[in-house]
Amino acid sequence: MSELLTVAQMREAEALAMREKRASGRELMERAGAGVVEAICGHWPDLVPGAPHAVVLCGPGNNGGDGFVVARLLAQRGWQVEVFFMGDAERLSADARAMHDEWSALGPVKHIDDTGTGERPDLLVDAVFGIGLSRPIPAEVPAAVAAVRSRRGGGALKLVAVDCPSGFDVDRGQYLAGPVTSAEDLGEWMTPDLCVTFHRPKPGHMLSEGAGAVLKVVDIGIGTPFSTDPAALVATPKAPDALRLISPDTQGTGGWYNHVTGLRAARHKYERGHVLVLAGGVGQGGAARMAARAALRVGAGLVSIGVPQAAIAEHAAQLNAIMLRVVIEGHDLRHMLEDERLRCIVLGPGLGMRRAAMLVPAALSVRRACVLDADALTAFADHPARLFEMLHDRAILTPHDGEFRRLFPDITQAMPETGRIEAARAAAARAGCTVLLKGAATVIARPDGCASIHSALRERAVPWLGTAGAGDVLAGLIAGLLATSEPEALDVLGAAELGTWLHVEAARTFGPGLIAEDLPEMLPQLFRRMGV
Ligand SMILES: NC(=O)C1=CN([C@@H]2O[C@H](COP(=O)(O)OP(=O)(O)OC[C@H]3O[C@@H](n4cnc5c(N)ncnc54)[C@H](OP(=O)(O)O)[C@@H]3O)[C@@H](O)[C@H]2O)[C@H](O)CC1
Ligand SMILES: [K+]
Repeated sequence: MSELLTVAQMREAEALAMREKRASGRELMERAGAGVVEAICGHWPDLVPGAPHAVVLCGPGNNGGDGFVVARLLAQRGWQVEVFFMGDAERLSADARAMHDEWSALGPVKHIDDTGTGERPDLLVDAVFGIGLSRPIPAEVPAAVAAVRSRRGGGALKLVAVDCPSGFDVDRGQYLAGPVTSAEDLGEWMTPDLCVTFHRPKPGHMLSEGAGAVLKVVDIGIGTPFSTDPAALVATPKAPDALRLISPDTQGTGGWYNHVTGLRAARHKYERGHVLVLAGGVGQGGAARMAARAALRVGAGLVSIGVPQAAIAEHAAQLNAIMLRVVIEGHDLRHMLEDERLRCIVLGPGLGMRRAAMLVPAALSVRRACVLDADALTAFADHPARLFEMLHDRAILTPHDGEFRRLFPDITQAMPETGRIEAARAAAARAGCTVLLKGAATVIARPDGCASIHSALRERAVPWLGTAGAGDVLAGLIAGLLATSEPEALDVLGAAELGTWLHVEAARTFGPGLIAEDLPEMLPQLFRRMGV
């Protein structure tokens, strides 16, 4: 399965596994600790032969329990290990106490305030707080990490977080700033080199690199192991309130593409769908042309650009397979949409406010797949409710943060509290259509709460995708994928997930130096690699 679990869902999964006697709490803790040690030794193989020195910070809960397991297993592998404990052994859970006692048979449990003295450490394991964090962390924790770091002298101290960095809210993907004045300060001392979590990633792991530069998910035997296989994504039901991760391995994604588009069965271009991209006035046509080219490349059978009469020459000089239609007023568009072979409409890229205000109502007057981006969103910033009352469930909004803020000011204001995922869900519920909130961690949400995250972080980071026109191309990719579906088989979320992934994968394939026009041109080689 490729779904993410919130803290509450993780606790349910653990409790169910224990209720069904698939594992005891102690076995889960032992497996968790063993998984952390495997990940450490796998991540730093050259550390192991030299009897490295590890400092393990254990907290008052079961995260601390995991830490005691890690300490024992590292010591049994010949590491020098020091354990510092913040808590009261008498108040530990039975499982954590048992692990505390097993470690105690090998070495002392020191107080976390004493971390300033000792040998030069190679690695620090943060097992102070995990998913049980309920409030900002006490000052002793950052102080302890700083003290251990100061013992290091030169060279970087390797930081490992058990389940998540202490102080990090794994549902929202942000630090709970506490004694340290800002998340930046927290992030500075605790952006781990390696974070090892269990059973499933949590949303925060995929929303922010603050959770760790490298993320490992360890199976501890409480259910179907986490998988980034594309077939797992296809198999994961789009249930209300489900949270899906769209960061599959490229290998085997051809099946995913064919599942979303059904193009293997398409016989002629009309079966592959016709996309209409509405363009702005003279000299404003580039964005629409990029969206149109992306739609055609990704799989649509036909693509037309709807332009004002005066802009015909500008477009005609630059287009071949993409057709041109004159669309002046809303009634021109309504007339065109009587042709049901026009399966998807794109409004926004370079459209201009005036044309957007005029054409969006016409486009939404029929329940046709529709991608609204850029000007089609900003044109309604002063009266979002007017847009929401026209929207339907075959539309998708693709705002970046600024456009999102203009359409959903109150939801944006609440975002530090609710987190990005709940914000996107609230927006989708209000708009009555799918909302794709763009970012390095793009969140896509449906009105029923089903949501997906595409995490272009860590090894999937593509900073060079921040280039003019990239958003226009994304709108075209999603539109092209939507057009390949028969209206009654439309899966807006599924098309948006694949479009988002292709957008980043094309950028990863091209690499630095990318400009938006390059993106559609990367698709053929990407499709070959995917096995489309
Ligand atoms: N069988 C299992 O459940 C497994 C759990 N795993 C590991 O366990 C943690 C979750 O353990 P939990 O005990 O629920 O929570 P934590 O260890 O993260 O810490 C919570 C304890 O710390 C106290 N707390 C919380 N916030 C603060 C704070 N800011 N300052 C001080 N103390 C704090 C809290 O006390 P309360 O006062 O809030 O009640 C708890 O005592 C999970 O992350 C895994 O690492 C295993 O890995 C798998 C099996
Ligand atoms: K931790």
